[in-house]
Amino acid sequence: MNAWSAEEFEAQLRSIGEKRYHHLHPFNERMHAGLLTEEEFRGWVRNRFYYQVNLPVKDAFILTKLPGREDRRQWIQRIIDHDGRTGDEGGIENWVRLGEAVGLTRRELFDGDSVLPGVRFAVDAYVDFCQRKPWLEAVASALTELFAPGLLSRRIADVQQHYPWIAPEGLEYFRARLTQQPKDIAHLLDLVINHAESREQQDACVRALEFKCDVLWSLLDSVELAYSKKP
Ligand SMILES: O=C(O)c1cc(C(=O)O)c2c(n1)C(=O)C(=O)c1cc(C(=O)O)[nH]c1-2
Repeated sequence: MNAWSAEEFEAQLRSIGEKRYHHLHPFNERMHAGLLTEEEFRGWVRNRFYYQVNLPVKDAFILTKLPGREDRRQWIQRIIDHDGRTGDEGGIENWVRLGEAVGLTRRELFDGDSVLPGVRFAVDAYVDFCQRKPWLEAVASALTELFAPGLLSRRIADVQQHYPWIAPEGLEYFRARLTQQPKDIAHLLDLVINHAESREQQDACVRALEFKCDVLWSLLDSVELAYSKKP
């Protein structure tokens, strides 16, 4: 089979988000409609924290495989964005602020034992994928970030509107990501579109992105099952 053109390949990748990204998950839709209880919101924040702390870990695995120095220099910034530096504490610390704003302690957030089994399973599968797969597929799996900015801006507005018990400082994580994400997205697209030359490689990238959508979807399935009371 012939390789897709760059435009067609990008369109194929983007179409996955319209069908499978976690903005469509019922738990996420209830969050935006203002229907989550405090317990459900806390459950989401606590379990998503396990995803957050693992982002720099999977990015470190990918870093070891990137072939070029210039790409490694850019990729390192992703790890710093989450792990932070002295004086600029980074995304994980911002997520701790969100946790505190919803009534969780730092200790509860870092207590790995309280993570739901399904969340651990999904996030560990993502880290394992990035460790095992060729760098192109591991990078492609991060392309869910393409679909995040629209969701993040909606989340900031809707959480402020519907959950006044959450202090606005708690949402700093999402505001910071909106500034950081455009450069991440440009780099991801550059790496994937320009290096997937054959149709086989392009198909593998599409499958990697589908897999990652499943990771995010499963995370919300688990949170919903554990925290949402059935009528
Ligand atoms: O809040 C969200 O909905 C959301 C989703 C995603 C994503 O699509 O994986 C990421 C983020 N946020 C995010 O903040 C972030 O730093 C991030 C990194 C990655 C990744 O896979 O490398 N995804 C995401």
